[in-house]
Amino acid sequence: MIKINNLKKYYGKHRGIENVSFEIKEGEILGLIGPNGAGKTTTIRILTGFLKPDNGEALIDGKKMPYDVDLVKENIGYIPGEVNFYGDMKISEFLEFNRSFYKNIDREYEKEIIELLGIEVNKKFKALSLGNKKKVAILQALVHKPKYLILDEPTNGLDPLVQQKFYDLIKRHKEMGAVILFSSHILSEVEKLCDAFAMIKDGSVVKSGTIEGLKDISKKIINVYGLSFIEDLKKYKNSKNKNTTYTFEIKSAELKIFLKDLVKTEFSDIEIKNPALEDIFLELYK
Ligand SMILES: Nc1ncnc2c1ncn2[C@@H]1O[C@H](COP(=O)(O)OP(=O)(O)OP(=O)(O)O)[C@@H](O)[C@H]1O
Repeated sequence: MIKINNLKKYYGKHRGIENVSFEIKEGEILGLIGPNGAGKTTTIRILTGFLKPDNGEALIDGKKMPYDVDLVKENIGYIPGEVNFYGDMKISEFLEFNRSFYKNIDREYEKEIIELLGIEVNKKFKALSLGNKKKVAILQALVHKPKYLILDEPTNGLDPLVQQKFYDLIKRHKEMGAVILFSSHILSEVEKLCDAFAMIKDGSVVKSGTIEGLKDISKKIINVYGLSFIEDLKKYKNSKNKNTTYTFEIKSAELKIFLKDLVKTEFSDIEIKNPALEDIFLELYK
């Protein structure tokens, strides 16, 4: 289990985090959501043993971080927000180096991830693109099948196809019983993947709960073109842009029922957008 209680950290006079609390159980993925500068990375740096908090505690398997990091680090897989390995090392050399840190790395699993993500093992790290560097970080974090996965904006830089493969890998680790912290500023991916969420704003957790609760807060912006407007659509918040173009604002939890109502009538095209997290925060706290 991961347990964070009233965690606080200042960088000199600058606020890192003010008051962060949440917990994650076995087989659970928690999405830590917040806009830039909210305090996600600061929380994660304490949890991974790199920073000391000013107040509160961060526990992994009952061990106090960062002080007891040596007792749990073999069981942690970590994807940092900014990936930086030794630039002149070939990926194949890096993997050999990585194997020396962990007992019993499953070579079959290593091979499987390399093939699944299309990792170019004969290239030097510095020659890889941002997305390809991220793939190496994913491999390094997952290959020893750790009990605790701490992922700091892991999909940043990945193309949609690789993102999907990554989600599938994470789901497999969840099924193995892993405890997973997934930080993101993209609400839709948290909705897709996570069981629970904690929303962090200006250094404090302002909302948390199950993913169903998040779907009640989040919404989709839907443009419908060439629409013959009918009575059944009146109940949804909408505005008319041109003669037959309408924009609807639908709670994520109501998306299916809205689409059922929509197909009762005629339209020529549809576009579903996820509003930026900042816009949702603005609306929640205006
Ligand atoms: N080394 C540092 N020195 C001073 N202030 C810092 C330092 N690192 C982070 N901060 C500040 O702490 C606050 C939280 O930053 P943090 O990186 O934890 O946020 P984040 O939610 O991870 O943001 P992002 O999504 O942009 O990575 C910000 O106001 C940031 O400016």
